[in-house]
Amino acid sequence: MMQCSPNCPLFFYIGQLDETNHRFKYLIELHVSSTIITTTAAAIQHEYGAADAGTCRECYEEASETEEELKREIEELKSKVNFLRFWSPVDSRSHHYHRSTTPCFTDVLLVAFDEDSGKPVANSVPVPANKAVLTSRSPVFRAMLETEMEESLSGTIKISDVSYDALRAFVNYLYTAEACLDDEMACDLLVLADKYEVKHLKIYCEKFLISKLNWESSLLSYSFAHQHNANNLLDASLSIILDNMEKVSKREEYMELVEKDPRIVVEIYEAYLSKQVNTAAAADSHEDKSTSTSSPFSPRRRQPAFPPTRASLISASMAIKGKKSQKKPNRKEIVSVKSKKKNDILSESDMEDEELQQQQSINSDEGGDSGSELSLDGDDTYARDVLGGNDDEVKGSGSDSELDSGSDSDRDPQAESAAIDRESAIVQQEGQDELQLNIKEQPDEFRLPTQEELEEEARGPPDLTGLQQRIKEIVRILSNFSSLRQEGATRKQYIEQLKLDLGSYYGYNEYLISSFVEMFPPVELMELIEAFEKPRPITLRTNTLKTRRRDLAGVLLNRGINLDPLSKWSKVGLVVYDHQVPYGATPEYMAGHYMVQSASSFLPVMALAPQEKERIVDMAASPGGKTTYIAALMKNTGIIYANEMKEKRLSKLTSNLQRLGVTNTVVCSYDGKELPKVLGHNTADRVLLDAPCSGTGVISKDESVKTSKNAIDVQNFSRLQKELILAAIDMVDANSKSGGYVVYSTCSLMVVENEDVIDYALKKRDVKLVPCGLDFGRPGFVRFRERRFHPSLEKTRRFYPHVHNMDGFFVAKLKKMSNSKGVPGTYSEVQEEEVEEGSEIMEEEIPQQKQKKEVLRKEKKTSNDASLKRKKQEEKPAAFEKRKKYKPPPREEISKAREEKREALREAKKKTKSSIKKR
Ligand SMILES: C[S@@+](CC[C@H](N)C(=O)[O-])C[C@H]1O[C@@H](n2cnc3c(N)ncnc32)[C@H](O)[C@@H]1O
Repeated sequence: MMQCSPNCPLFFYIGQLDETNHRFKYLIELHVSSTIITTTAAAIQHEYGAADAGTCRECYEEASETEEELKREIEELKSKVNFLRFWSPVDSRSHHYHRSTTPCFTDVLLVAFDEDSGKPVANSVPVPANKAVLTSRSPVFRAMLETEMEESLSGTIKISDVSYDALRAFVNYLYTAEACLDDEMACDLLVLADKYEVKHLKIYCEKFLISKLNWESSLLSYSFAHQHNANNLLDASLSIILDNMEKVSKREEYMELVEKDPRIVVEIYEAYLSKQVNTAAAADSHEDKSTSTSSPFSPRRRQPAFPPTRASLISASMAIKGKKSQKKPNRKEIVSVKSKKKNDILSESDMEDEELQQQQSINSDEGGDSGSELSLDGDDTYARDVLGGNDDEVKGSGSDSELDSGSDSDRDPQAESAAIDRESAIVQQEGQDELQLNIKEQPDEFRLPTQEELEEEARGPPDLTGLQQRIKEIVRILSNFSSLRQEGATRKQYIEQLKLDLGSYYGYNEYLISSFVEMFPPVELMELIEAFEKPRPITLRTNTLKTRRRDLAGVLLNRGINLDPLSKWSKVGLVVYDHQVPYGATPEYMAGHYMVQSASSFLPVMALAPQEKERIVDMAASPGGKTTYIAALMKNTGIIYANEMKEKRLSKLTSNLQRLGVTNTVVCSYDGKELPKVLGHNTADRVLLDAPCSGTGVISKDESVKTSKNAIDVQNFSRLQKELILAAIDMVDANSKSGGYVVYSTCSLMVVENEDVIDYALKKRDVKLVPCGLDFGRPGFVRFRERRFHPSLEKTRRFYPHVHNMDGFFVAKLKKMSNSKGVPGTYSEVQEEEVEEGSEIMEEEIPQQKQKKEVLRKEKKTSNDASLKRKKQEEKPAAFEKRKKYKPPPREEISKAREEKREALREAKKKTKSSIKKR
C-alpha cells in the first residue's frame, strides 16, 4: 500500500490502530475531509503537471506504480471515501440529522457542555467519534475510556468551556491532524489540546499564536500561555514583553494583571531584571576593554525603563497573599487585544465570566489606586526599587501609606462589609510582615564570607539556597566590579569564592571550574553551567539512504513522536519534542531510517563535505554516527575506512552500519597513529578525525565529567590528539582532485584540545585552515590568556550549549597544501608574547597554576625559538607581509617603557626616604 507523507493531500495511513484492542484491525485515516479527498482523487486521474502535482507526484513516483495501478487505487479510495462518509464526524451536523437512517460506526459522543447551566451549549449537537481514535490520540481520553469511568460507561464525554465549533474542529483534528486556525480557534484548540494532552496540536496552535504576536497582545498572550502551560508561546511573549517593557507596562492589561495575577508580574519583572543584568554584563565586559571610566551601566544608567516601585511590589506581594481564586485573562481577551478593541476586552470577559467580573470590581475598589500609582511611580529612581532600596526607604517611602490611604479613601464604606475590611487588614499586615522579613533576611550590601564563616559553613550540611544566592551576588558584582565591589576586596577573592561555590553547588572539581572561569565572563559562565544542567534536545538524523525526512517525520508523528525539522542549517535533522513511544525502538529505527544523533555531531560531517566516489578515512568512528552520515552523503559510493581502536566498541559501529544499510565502508581497528602505515600516505581524499577527548562539552549527557577529568587527563588527550592529527594529515593526498581536506572535531571545550592542536598541526605540516562552511558557531580563539595562536584559527568554529542549544563542540577544517612532510611554508608565526594581564576576570593566578605554566612556558619558548629560526629562513614574502600586521610592539619599546617605569619608581622611593629622614 502506498504511504504518502502527511503533507501530501492524498495522505492516508494504514496501520494497526490499537494493538491491545483488535476491534478495528485497521484504521483508515483521512488526512483531509472526505470532500477534499474526493476532489483530489479526481484530480489525480489527470496527467500530473509540474505545477500542480507537487507532493502527490513525488509520492506517486516513489511508489513506482503504473497508471493502471494508480487508477485502481483511486477507485478503491473513492469507495473508501463513500464508506467513511457514513460516519465521518467532520460532517456531524448533517450526519446527526440522518443518524437514524444511516449506519453509524461511532461509539462515543462528545458534548460541548456549559458548566454553569449544567446543559449542553446552546445550538450544539453531540459530536460522534470513535473511542479508538480518541484513545490513540489523547492519554486523557485513554484514561477516561479504557477504565471504568463515567465517560466509558455512558459513552458520553462532556467538554466544558468550549464552543461547539471548537469542539468540532478538535475532533476533526484528532481524525485528520489538520485544523484551520484563526486567532480565536487557535486559542480554543490550544486550551483543549492542553486539557486532553494532544501535544502536537498544542505546538501547532502555539506556533500560530506566536506568528501573530505583537507587543500589544504580548502580555495577555503571556498570561494565557501561563494558564495553559504553553511554554513556546510563553517564551515568545516574554521576549516581546521584555523588548517593549516601557510600553507594555503602561497598558491597562498590565495594571489588571498586577491585581489579578501578581505572580506573573513578579515573574516578568524578574526576567526583565535578569535581562538587564545580562545586557549590562555584556556591555561591561566590552567596556572593560576600553580605558573609559564612565560606564553606561553605572547604577544610574542601569535603571530599567520600567522600574516597579516598592508600592507595586508590595501591592503584588499582598495580592499574592490575598489572592483567592482569581481567574486569569482568558483566551477571548487575547483575541480581542489582537483585534485592538481594548474596550471590548472587558465587556466580553465580563459577559463571559461572572466570577471574573466580581473579582474585577473588588480589585478596582481595593487596588485601583495602586494600579495607577504604579504607572506614576514609573519615574521613581532605581534606588526606590527593591534591589537598590533599604529598610529606611521601605518604612519611609510614601508608597505604603499612599497605597493604604489611597485604597481607603477610594473605598465605598457601604459596599464593603466589615468582614472584608478585617480580612484585608490581616492580608496587608501579612504582606508587610513578609516584606520586612525578606528585607531583614537579605542584607543590603553583599560581603564576602570571612574565613571563620566559611569554616562554620563547612561544618554544617551545604546550604544550597545560601550558596545560590552568594553565586548570584558574586556574579552581579563581578559584572560591574569597580562600582559594586566591597571595599578592599580584590577581584581574585571574588573569583576564588565563586569557584568554590560553583564547585560545591554544581559538583565540579576545581580544575574544570577554573578552566571555565578562565574562558567565560561571569554572566556567560553561569549561562554555560546552567545549560549543562539541562538536557539538550533529542535529535534524529534521517538516513537518506533509506528514506526522506518528511516521510520519516510523517511516520514518526503518527507513532506519537512529536517532532519538527531540526533547523535551517540541516536538511536531514529532526528535533523530538516529546514522545509516547521510545524513539530508539520504532520499526523505522530498526529498519535504519534514522540515527539518534546529537545536533552538534552533524557539524563535522557537514564541514567534511564528502563527495561521491571519494576515498575517505574516519579515524575514530564508533559508534558510527558520523560514518553513516558520510556514507549517506556519498550515496554509498566510493569507499570509507571506518577505524575504531577499541575492539569492544567495534560491534556498535558495525551494527549501526548494517542497520543503516551502509555498503561502502571497510571497518578496521588500529591505533589511529598507525593508520598511515596501514592505509598509505597521501592516499585519501578526505579524513575525519573526530578525536577522543575529555568530553567537557557534553556534561549534560555525562555528569561524571564534572569530577573525573583533571589537568593531566586533558594534557594527555591533547598529546594524543596532536599525534592523531599529524597522522590524519599524512593520509590525505594534497593533490586529490576533489578533496585534500582534514576535518578535526572534539566534544571538548578545552583550548589545549582544540586551538592548541590545530595550531600545532599548522606548525608541523603544510596545511592551512579553511572555512568550515558552517554559517554559525563562534570563531575559535586566536588568543587565550597568555597563548597566541595563528590568526587563521578564527576560521575554526566553537559551539556552546548556552548559545547554540547543542553540545559543546569544536570543528576545524584543514586543506593540505603539499604532500611534503615537514615544516610548512605557509605558517605565519605569531610570537607568543607573554601578556602582563590575566584574563578578564582573573587578576592573579593561584601559585600552583603559575608554577605549572612557568614550566610550560619555558618548554614552549625553547621549541619556539628553534622553530622560529627555521621558519625565518623559509618564510615566503607574502607570509611575511601578514606577519607584520599582527606583530606586537617591539621588545625594545616594551623594555624601554618598563625601564622608565622602574626609574620613576626608584625616584619616588628615594624622595619618600629622604622626606622621612628629614622628619
Ligand atoms: C569521539 S569518539 C568517536 C565518535 C564517532 N566519530 C561518532 O560520531 O560516532 C572517539 C573514538 O575514538 C576512539 N579512540 C580512542 N583512541 C583512539 C586511537 N588512538 N585511535 C583511534 N581511535 C581511538 C574511542 O574509542 C572512541 O570511540
